[in-house]
Amino acid sequence: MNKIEHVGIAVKDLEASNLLFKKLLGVAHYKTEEVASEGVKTSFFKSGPNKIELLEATDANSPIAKFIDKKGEGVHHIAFEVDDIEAEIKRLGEEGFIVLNNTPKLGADNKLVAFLHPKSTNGVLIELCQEVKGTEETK
Ligand SMILES: CC[C@H](C(=O)O)C(=O)SCCNC(=O)CCNC(=O)[C@H](O)C(C)(C)COP(=O)(O)OP(=O)(O)OC[C@H]1O[C@@H](n2cnc3c(N)ncnc32)[C@H](O)[C@@H]1OP(=O)(O)O
Ligand SMILES: [Co+2]
Repeated sequence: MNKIEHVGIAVKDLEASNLLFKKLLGVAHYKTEEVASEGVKTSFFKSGPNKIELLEATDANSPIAKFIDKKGEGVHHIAFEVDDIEAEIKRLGEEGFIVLNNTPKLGADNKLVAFLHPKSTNGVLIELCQEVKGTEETK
């Protein structure tokens, strides 16, 4: 685990939250991206070396929709940058963490991603992110 790659925040209205976080951070989002496989549309902000990911559900079965129904808007996950996501999945599984997808999937912002169930991580949904080789967009 190299560093926190981004903090994911579940929001009901991405456009409204883009304006709110632009006021908060003093900088506009640098991209928006829909990830249909996750039923989300996202926007990304850079704040110094850190990144914030805002997520709005695009369908009722989205993890974000379920999260907001249950807990309201708020911090949804913490993502860590890893160099080798397959090795980390293997290591964390062997350490007893519940890996939600043993095969990395394509996430937003040019990343391969995997998730650890919050019940195995003191209640915090953890995302692993590995840069898709050959893309430098978000260094
Ligand atoms: C990939 C694009 C983008 C990127 O960065 O690239 C993203 O970050 S996409 C983010 C959205 N996708 C995901 O979150 C995928 C992983 N999440 C899941 O598979 C589910 O959300 C899961 C398994 C964590 C929970 O799904 P489930 O259907 O089991 O929902 P429940 O409401 O029944 O939850 C069970 C239990 O877990 C607690 N929970 C749920 N979500 C979270 C959370 N984000 N943080 C902490 N805890 C969470 C929920 O409260 C339930 O606890 P309980 O004590 O049983 O009430
Ligand atoms: Co994320």
